Amino acid sequence: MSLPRIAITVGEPAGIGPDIVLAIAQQHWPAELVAITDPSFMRDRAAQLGIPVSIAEYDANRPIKEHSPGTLPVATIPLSAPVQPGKPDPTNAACVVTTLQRAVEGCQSGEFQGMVTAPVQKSVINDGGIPFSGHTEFLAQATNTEQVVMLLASGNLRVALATTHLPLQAVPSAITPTLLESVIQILHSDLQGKFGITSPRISVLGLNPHAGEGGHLGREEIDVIIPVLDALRKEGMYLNGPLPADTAFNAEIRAETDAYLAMYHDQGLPVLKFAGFGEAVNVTLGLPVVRTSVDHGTALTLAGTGDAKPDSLQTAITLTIQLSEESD
Ligand SMILES: NC(=O)c1ccc[n+]([C@@H]2O[C@H](COP(=O)([O-])OP(=O)(O)OC[C@H]3O[C@@H](n4cnc5c(N)ncnc54)[C@H](O)[C@@H]3O)[C@@H](O)[C@H]2O)c1
Ligand SMILES: N[C@H](C(=O)O)[C@H](O)COP(=O)(O)O
Repeated sequence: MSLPRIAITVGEPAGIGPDIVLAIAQQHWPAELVAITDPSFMRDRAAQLGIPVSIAEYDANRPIKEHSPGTLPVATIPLSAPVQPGKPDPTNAACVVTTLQRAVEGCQSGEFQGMVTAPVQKSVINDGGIPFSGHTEFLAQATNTEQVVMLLASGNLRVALATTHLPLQAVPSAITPTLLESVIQILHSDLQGKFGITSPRISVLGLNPHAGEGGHLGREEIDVIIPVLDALRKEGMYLNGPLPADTAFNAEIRAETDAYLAMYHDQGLPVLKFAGFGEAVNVTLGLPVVRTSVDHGTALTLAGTGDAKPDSLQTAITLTIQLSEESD
């Protein structure tokens, strides 16, 4: 197994992303970590936090070497405006997006074996004039991938989403047989390939209260979800559901579930984040590159204070290293 080189984007510069990247740079890692950011900005933040770190330009031509605690190699993407912690500036939005582009291109070219993203402030990127609904959607587009799946994991609780960053009103019509079939295929295949689960047991939530109550509280279960599950069961998949979402996370069903598929963002993620906020990981399935992220946002009020916890970033880097070895 060769040592991986992992790109880390620091996300919104006025948020906690830079702080947690500086924190993990103090640790030992069985990988080379390369931050994609502005080095002088990172030096300023490190000074503010009192973190002693040597920040130097990364050299892509040097052989990959294990991370040395107290150092941070940086692939430079200069910021356009000075940064005040807690006060995002849309002037820097294009730079933030360029860091993502740099990371994904490096993954596609083989320069990096995976990428980990610290949180961005989606609204600020849009305020900067760049339509952006999330890393997941951005990376699907950047890699020309028709369908990807967002999965968050906290230990053995895994929650995937059929739809991601959509207004609630747009969810029912987005859940088509084609989308659902494709999402379940990707989830099933990546649970096998990436998580080593030979016969994944997937519990699929209904969309409506009580999974539609036999059609009296909505018909999406009858018209879309049940036919798709029936068809995929014929291919040999173990699919439980559609289950009423309110009771699907009880201990009995959890014990029989390797991953849940929620129909929309705030159906599945509150449960996952209640169970493991701050130490869970977000992984994009179906991408041609390895990409993970933290389970939290920019936490603007904590930026520059030293109170941001790096645990979720640690989980994300650990999973990226593991997945990069599997795709070796
Ligand atoms: N991966 C990502 O890019 C990502 C993920 C989630 C949210 N976001 C974005 O972040 C922004 C803010 O979102 P939000 O306020 O809903 O959620 P948030 O996660 O930033 O904050 C929620 C609460 O958790 C605390 N918190 C978050 N991370 C923490 C950490 N590492 N250590 C200690 N406390 C922490 C915050 O202080 C706050 O009280 C939004 O623009 C959202 O879209 C980005
Ligand atoms: N849906 C994620 C969460 O709530 O944690 C978050 O918004 C990040 O999504 P992307 O990885 O697509 O940016």
